[in-house]
Amino acid sequence: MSAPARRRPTDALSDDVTHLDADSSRAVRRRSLSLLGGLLRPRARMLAWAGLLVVVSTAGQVAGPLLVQAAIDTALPALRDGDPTRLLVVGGAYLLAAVLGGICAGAYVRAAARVAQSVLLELRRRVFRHTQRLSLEFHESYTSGRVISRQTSDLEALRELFDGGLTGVVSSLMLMLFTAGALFWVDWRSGLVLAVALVPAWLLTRWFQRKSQEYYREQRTASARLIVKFVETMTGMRAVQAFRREPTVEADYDRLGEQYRDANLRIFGVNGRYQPGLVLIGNVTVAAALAYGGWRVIAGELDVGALVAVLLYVKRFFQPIQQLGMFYNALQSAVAALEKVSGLLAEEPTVVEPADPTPLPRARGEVRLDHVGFRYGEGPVVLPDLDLEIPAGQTVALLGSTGAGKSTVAKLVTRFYDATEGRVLLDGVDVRDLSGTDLRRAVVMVTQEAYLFSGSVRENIALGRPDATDAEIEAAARAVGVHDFVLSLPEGYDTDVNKRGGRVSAGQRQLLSFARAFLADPAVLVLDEATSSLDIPGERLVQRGLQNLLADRTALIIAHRLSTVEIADRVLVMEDGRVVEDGAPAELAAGTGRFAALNAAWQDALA
Ligand SMILES: Nc1ncnc2c1ncn2[C@@H]1O[C@H](COP(=O)(O)OP(=O)(O)OP(=O)(O)O)[C@@H](O)[C@H]1O
Repeated sequence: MSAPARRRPTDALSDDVTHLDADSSRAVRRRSLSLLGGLLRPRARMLAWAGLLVVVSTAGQVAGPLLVQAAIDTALPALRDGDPTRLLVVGGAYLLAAVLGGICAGAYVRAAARVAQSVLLELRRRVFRHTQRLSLEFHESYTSGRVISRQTSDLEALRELFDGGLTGVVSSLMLMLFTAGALFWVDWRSGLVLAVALVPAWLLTRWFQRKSQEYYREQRTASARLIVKFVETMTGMRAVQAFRREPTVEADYDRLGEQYRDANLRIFGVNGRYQPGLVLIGNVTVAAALAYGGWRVIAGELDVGALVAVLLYVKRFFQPIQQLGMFYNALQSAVAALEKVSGLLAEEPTVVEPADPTPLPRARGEVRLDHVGFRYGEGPVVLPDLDLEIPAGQTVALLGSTGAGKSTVAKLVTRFYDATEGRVLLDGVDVRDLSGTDLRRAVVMVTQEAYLFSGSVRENIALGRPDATDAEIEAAARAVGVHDFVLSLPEGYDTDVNKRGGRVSAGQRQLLSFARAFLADPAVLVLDEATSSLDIPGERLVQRGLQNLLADRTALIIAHRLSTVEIADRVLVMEDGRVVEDGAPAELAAGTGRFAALNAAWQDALA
C-alpha cells in the first residue's frame, strides 16, 4: 500500500491571517457555505415553514399603510357621505392584518430558533468529534487554546447570530422587499425617489461591509490569541511560577488584551459612522418624498392618503436597514467564526485507517523498522534511515541525547505518525495496513505524563480494557504493585483521582498507568519513562511494577534510569536520528562508547 500524500496540518486553516487574497477568500467562503448548506439541508422542511411564517407576518405589517391610504382616500369620504361600512371594513382589515402579522412573527421566531439550535448542537458535536479524530500531528501543531476557541468563542458567535441576528436579518430583508413593492404599487414616482436614495445607502453599506469584515477577522484572531495565551499560561502554571515568568506573561497578556480591545474599538468606529450615515440618508429621502409628493398633491396629481402611505413606507424602508446594519455585525462575527470552524472541520487526519485492513487478531510482537526515514511535515529530516529489528519479547532500552529522535521512533512504532520513507512492520505487516483496533490492541504506549482522567481509580485502570471485570482490574493493580496503595485511598478503587484525598504522586501515577497497560495486555509496549526523579523506595516500587508489566512482551523503553537499562535485553543509543550503539547492556558497558561513559557516570552517582 502506498503512503498517502503528506500534508502539513492546518493547511486548510487561514487561522492567523486577516488579509486574504481574492482566491483564498473565495475558497474560504465556499468552504463555509458548503458547511452551512450541509447543516441546513436536513432541516429544509422546518426552514420552509419558517419562511412561510415570515412572509405572512411581513405581509401583515406592510398592509398597514395601504389600509391607511384606503381609509383616508375612500373610507373617510364615504363616511362623510353617510356610509360607515367601508371604514368598518378597512378598520377590521387593519386589525386582522396586525393580529395575523403578530401571531406569525412569534411563530417564525420560534421555528427559526428550533432550526438554529439544532444546527448549533450538530456543529458542536462535529467540532468535538472531528478534533478527536485528527492525528497527533495536528494536535502537536494546532495549540489546544486554538481548538478551545473554536469550540467556545466561535460557536458562541454563531449562537449569537442564530439567536437574534439571523431571524432579524431575514425579516428585515423581507420587510424592505415588501415595503419597496408596496411603495411602487401606491406611487411609482415616489418609488423612484427611494431608488435614487438607495445608491448612497448601497455605497455606504459596501464600505461598511468591507471594513467590518476585515475588522471582525482581526477581532476573532485577537480573541483566539488571547485565549491561547490564557490556556497556555494556566496549563503551564508550574513552569511560569518556577521560572518567575509572571511579569513577562503578564506583559504578553496585557499586549494581547490591548490588541483585542483595539480590534473591538475599530469595529465600533465603523459602526459609529455607518449607523448615523444611514439615518441621514433615510431622513433626507423622507424629506425629498414629502416635498415631491406634497407638490403633486397641490397639483392634484396625488391623493393625500397616498402621500401618507408613501411617507410611511419610505420611513419604514430605512428602519430595517439600520437594523440590518446592527445584525450585520453579528453576521460578520459569525461568518468569521464559521470560516474558522469550517477550516477546522476541513482538516483531515494525516494518519488514515486502511480501507482494506490486514487482520492481525493476535500479534506476537516482532517489530521491524525497514529503512525508515522521517521528518515532521516540511521540517528537517529527523530520522535519515533507520533499520532496526526487534524480535518478539525483547526489552529494548532507547538512550540518546535530547533531540536524538527517541520519541519520534516511539511515535512511529505506535503509528501516531507515518514514516516519510520506508515501513514500520509489526509481525511482518505494515502498520499502515492494520486496522486501528488491531493496532491499538497490539501496541500500547505509556507516556511520561501518565495522564489520569477525572473519574475513579477503577475507571482509570479500566481504560486499558473497558470490558474488564473488577477482579481483573484488581489483578492488574496487584501485578504492578499498586493495589495496596489504592486500598489506602479513602474510597479504595472508587476514589475520584481529582478529588481531595484522591491526589496521587508522580510515582503512583506511573504505577496506575502501568496497571492500565497491564490490563490492556499488548504484545508491544512503548514506554516513555518519566524523567521526574522519584525517591529510592518510590523508584524501586516503579521498577518492580515495570518488571511485571514487561513480562514477556516486546518493549521499547525511552529510558532515563540505570535500573531500567539493567533489566533491558538490549540497549540502543541514538544520535541525530541514527543508532550509534546497539548491544546487550553488559556488553556495551564493557566497551568504550557513549553507553559505557553514561553507565560509569550513573554508577559513580550511586556510589
Ligand atoms: N511535533 C514536532 N514537530 C516538529 N519537529 C519535532 C516535533 N517533535 C520533535 N521534533 C523534532 O524532532 C527531533 C527529534 O525529537 P524527539 O522528540 O524524537 O527527540 P528525543 O530523542 O525524544 O528527545 P528528548 O529526550 O528530549 O525527548 C528534534 O529535533 C525535535 O526538534
